[in-house]
Amino acid sequence: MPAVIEVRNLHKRYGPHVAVDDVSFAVEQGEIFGILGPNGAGKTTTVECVEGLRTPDRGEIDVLGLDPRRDRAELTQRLGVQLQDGQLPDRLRVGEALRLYGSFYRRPADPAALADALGLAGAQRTPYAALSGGQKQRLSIALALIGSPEVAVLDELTTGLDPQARRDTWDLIQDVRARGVTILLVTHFMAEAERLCDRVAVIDGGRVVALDSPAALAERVQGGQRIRFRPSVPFEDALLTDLPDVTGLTRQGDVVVVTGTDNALGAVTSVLARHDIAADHLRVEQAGLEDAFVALTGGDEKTRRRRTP
Ligand SMILES: Nc1ncnc2c1ncn2[C@@H]1O[C@H](COP(=O)(O)OP(=O)(O)OP(=O)(O)O)[C@@H](O)[C@H]1O
Repeated sequence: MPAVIEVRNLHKRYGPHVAVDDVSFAVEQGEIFGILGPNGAGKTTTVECVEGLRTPDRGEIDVLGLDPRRDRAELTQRLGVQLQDGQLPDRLRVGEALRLYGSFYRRPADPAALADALGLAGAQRTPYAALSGGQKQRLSIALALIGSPEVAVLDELTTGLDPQARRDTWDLIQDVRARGVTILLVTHFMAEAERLCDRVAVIDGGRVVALDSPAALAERVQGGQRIRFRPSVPFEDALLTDLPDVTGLTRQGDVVVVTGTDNALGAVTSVLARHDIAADHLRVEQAGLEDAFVALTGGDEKTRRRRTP
């Protein structure tokens, strides 16, 4: 499949500060491609170079066969970008905003149909300032799509939304992709990347530290399962660590935590049963992208905030 976005060896510094330090990735047609990383990782700088808003110091970027800086006018017609909060006048009504932005494009989408698809049909006459957080977010997505783009760049899509609005937005993005739009999604929510993205580039300190499907990233870092239980009688670690499906065992007080493949649970419970050991308070957790993210970047956002006062 042809690459719709190709970034090769991108470098960008602000004065002495290196924001992007050799980033490369390619996004295929029809993909939802995630850029995931902690605060300050270089995500926004990277996508702003893709959009042609910033000039790279080094490296090449190709979007739909165009050079984002040289062919910016043409790219603007074919690449949808989400507006950030505060970029619209308070008194502009939803319907007016859609028609105004539509007028900038050669092939605008039908504003009424788009408003309908985004659950804004009833808010067409509502001024921007009177919209709820979720409605503002949906309008910013609508404006990214009003030019019928082939590629949409969505940055911090669901920040500030409540869980229901977040899930609705995720469904919406899947519908957008189903209509053939390739999506580059910047996020620092692991759950969002896991739910939406076909592939994810994990960026940390201006570098791509991993690039894979969410499931493959999770699997690479951890076994598939984490099993916790309180054994009814003491036992040697080797009883379980000798099992091929077990990759690790730690003890937290009298609780045993075993990590392993997706088959670990069956193997562990049958060995325990054979040795007449009951596993009390047994809990099984699936290793997810969160584990992968923490392991790859050396900490999630909260840990980092604690580390850097
Ligand atoms: N215009 C600028 N001038 C100077 N430094 C900047 C500028 N823009 C970003 N930076 C710095 O470059 C680094 C990367 O920033 P960037 O916004 O690309 O990261 P990010 O991953 O998008 O972070 P966040 O999740 O917080 O938005 C950060 O250390 C940031 O402080």
